Amino acid sequence: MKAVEAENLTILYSGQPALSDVTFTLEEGKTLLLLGPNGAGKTTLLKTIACFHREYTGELRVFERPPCEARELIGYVPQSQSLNERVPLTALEVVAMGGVYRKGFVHFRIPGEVIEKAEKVLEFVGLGGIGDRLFRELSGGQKQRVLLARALMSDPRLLLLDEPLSALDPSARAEVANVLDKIKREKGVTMIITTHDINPLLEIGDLVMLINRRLIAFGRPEEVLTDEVIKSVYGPMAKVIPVGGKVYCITGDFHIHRGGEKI
Ligand SMILES: Nc1ncnc2c1ncn2[C@@H]1O[C@H](COP(=O)(O)OP(=O)(O)OP(=O)(O)O)[C@@H](O)[C@H]1O
Repeated sequence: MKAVEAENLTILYSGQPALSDVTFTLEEGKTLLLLGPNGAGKTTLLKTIACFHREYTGELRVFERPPCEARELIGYVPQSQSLNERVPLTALEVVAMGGVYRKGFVHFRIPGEVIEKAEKVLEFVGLGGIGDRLFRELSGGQKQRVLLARALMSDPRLLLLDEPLSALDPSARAEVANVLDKIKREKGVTMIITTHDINPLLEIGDLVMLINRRLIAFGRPEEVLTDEVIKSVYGPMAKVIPVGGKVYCITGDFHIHRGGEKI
């Protein structure tokens, strides 16, 4: 089944296009890495697919229906977390919130079956032992995994992740990338992941989309990640470096760290 299908999609804010004329298809079970410089329209595209933003022209279908009719199939992990850290929630409570909201509960007592599921999902993201710890006291990588667990509580078929690796150190990036890989392999969830640093995610990306207010390239990583394409968006300093059968991208938006060295 097609998880997402866009045809001549133009997304606007108050009549002004933010992203123009995008056409692509993402089959269910595939992972798409969404790349582009600041202000390219990455978050805008994710929000429109998730039905948080509705001003667009052209066609957009999610699981073969309009995005707003597919909301229960979508999990969204936003970029800068709006979670109020002054509220002393435990990791388990944060995860359980993903099940409570979806079921439409209006009170704060979390049902036992939701807690049980939250414990299992925390285990799945490799954080089985930390349910009782306060969310705000966790490391950046642990927080991100808790937020992934929260999104998994509703068993989404499509997971939209906005910069899940940002502000993490290299080892935390690798941990989060491993969990994303596990979600893909064991749950078969379709994912769209925006990132400035594509390198830790290249192993799990089936497809790469490069945008800059319009579609620049879409295809398999080896098709999109070429010197020519990357330079056309990020300028002459950007490059693609082949290393042992893989590629590393330097786009100038970030530095790549390997073994403590800055490349
Ligand atoms: N609510 C809004 N109202 C008006 N314009 C907006 C709104 N949100 C985003 N934009 C504009 O749309 C364009 C795309 O922004 P968007 O946040 O989608 O880019 P992005 O690729 O996610 O950037 P970044 O990597 O910096 O997060 C920008 O020009 C931005 O100023």
